[in-house]
Amino acid sequence: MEQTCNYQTEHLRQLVLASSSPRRRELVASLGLSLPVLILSSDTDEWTPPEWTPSQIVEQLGLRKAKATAQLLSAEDKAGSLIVGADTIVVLDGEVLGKPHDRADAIAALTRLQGRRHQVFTGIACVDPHGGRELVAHRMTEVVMKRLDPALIERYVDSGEPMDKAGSYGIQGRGAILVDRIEGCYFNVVGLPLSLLSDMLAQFRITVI
Ligand SMILES: Cc1cn([C@H]2C[C@H](O)[C@@H](COP(=O)(O)OP(=O)(O)OP(=O)(O)O)O2)c(=O)[nH]c1=O
Repeated sequence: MEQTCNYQTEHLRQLVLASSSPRRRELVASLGLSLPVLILSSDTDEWTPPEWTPSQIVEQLGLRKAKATAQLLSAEDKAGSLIVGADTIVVLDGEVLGKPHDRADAIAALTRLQGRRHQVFTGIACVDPHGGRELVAHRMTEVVMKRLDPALIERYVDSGEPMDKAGSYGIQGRGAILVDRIEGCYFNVVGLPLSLLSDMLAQFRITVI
C-alpha cells in the first residue's frame, strides 16, 4: 500500500460501498465508521485475461467495481466520496472457481473442494475521484475442507446457500460445517477483510470505531 504526503482528505464526507453483497454491507455496518455509508452498485463486466494472477484478478475487479459505481454518482457526490469495491474468488490448484451457474456446477465445485486445501482471495479498492488517489490491496486465506459425503453436498446445494457465492459455499452460514480449518483472516473468506479495510481507510484518515 503506497503512502502519500500532502494528500488532503477534508473533502471526503461519505463512503460509498460499491457492492450488491448483503455480507459486505453488514460487515461495513459492523465497523462503526466515522463517515456515513451509501450503498450503490453497478453492473460490472467481471471478465479477466487468463494470464492474470488471483491477486491481480481480485484487486483489478475491486477497482473496476469502484470506478463503475463512481460513474453513477452526481458530480457533487463524486467529489465528496471515497468509493470502496471488493472482489472474492476461490482458487483450487491454481484454478479460479467463481460462483456456480447452476445446481450441477455447485455440486461439481464442492466435490472438487472436499477433503482439500484451497485459497480464498479478496481484493479491496478504495478510490477517491476528487483527490485523484486509488489504493488496492488483497488478502489470501487458506481453507481446508472436510471430506464430505456426496449426499451432504447435495443437501447443502439444495439449501440454496451456495448459489451466489464464490466456490459454492458460505463459511458464515451452513457452509461452516463443511470447513475443517482456516489459516488467515476469516472475514476475507466472507468477502471483506475488515482488518485490511481499516488499514486502507486509515490512509484516507477515515477511522473505525
Ligand atoms: C467463499 C465465500 C464467498 N462468499 C461470497 C462473498 C462474495 O459476496 C461472493 C463472491 O462474489 P463477488 O463477485 O466478489 O461479490 P458479489 O457479486 O456477491 O457482490 P458485489 O460484486 O456486488 O460486491 O462470494 C461468501 O459469502 N462466503 C464464503 O465463504
